[in-house]
Amino acid sequence: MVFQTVGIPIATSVLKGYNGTIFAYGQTGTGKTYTMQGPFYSIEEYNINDDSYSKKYMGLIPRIISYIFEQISKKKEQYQKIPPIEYICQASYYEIYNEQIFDLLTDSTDPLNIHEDIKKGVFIDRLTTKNINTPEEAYKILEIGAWKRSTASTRMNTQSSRSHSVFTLTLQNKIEEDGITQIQESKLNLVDLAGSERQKLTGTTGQRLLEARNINKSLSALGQVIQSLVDINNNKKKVHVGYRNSKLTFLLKDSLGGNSKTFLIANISPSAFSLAETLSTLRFAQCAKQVSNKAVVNQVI
Ligand SMILES: Nc1ncnc2c1ncn2[C@@H]1O[C@H](COP(=O)(O)OP(=O)(O)OP(=O)(O)O)[C@@H](O)[C@H]1O
Repeated sequence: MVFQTVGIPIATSVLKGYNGTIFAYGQTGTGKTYTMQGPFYSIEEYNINDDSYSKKYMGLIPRIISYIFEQISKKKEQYQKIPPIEYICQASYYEIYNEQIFDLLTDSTDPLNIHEDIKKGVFIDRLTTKNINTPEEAYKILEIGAWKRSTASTRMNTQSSRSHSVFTLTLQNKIEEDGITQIQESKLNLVDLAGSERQKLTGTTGQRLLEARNINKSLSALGQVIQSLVDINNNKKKVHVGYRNSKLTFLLKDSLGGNSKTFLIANISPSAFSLAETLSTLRFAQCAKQVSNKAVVNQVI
């Protein structure tokens, strides 16, 4: 259902050359990782050869990957000429923990820096980018990243994700027709946010206090950016948008009011005990719904 309403439209847009973003937002334990990634972490457990079992439990990210590759092979069949249509697909996976960026695809634990450049926009220096030719290669990348993320969280002695993770798929397609080469490039950011509940600062010390402050800081920055964009929409007035107030909003600037088709999935708990958090998540989603982005096809040539 989520794949039909969110996954297919965004994958279709990305194939047409638009940038796309999906955010999973909500309280800890409401199924953000389950929605984005699925319940399984290992490629063996995905059991990709057994359709009936694996497809049922796949999260949005593997489903979108599989759909994009299916559509690419259909497109390739349509073009009979040689050289017909060429696709280059790349993936990267990182997390933002304590306002620092960590590559989920290397063994290194050094934080990475963000740079901004007129041509490339905002980017992460030295972030690993892997070429992917098959969905299985992409699942493997997802598995490596998820494993690194989960071992970091076990080391911190917590079941919940205290970080935001971003899986980015970059798709470049080159079509040669009548001597004219057209290149389109699009980027899809699939974002699993840290739990949105207000982190308690009282009685918390050391590393946990730092984490709590940083989760509060980045999610507040996200809320403020969204509120500023809504104010701009409603009042048609120039308001300063604080993209630089957190790494999350700075890196995903384009996904928020910029050149991207963006979905926000609000994950909520069915429990009455979580009523206050559920209301807060729904209010956040209602506010985010009022933001309008300006997505355009990214024609390189
Ligand atoms: N729709 C679902 N069906 C079955 N199990 C689910 C479903 N959604 C979530 N779960 C289970 O609930 C638990 C919490 O889910 P998950 O880790 O995805 O939450 P989360 O929102 O990402 O939490 P956190 O913010 O702490 O990382 C997991 O064990 C997951 O497998």
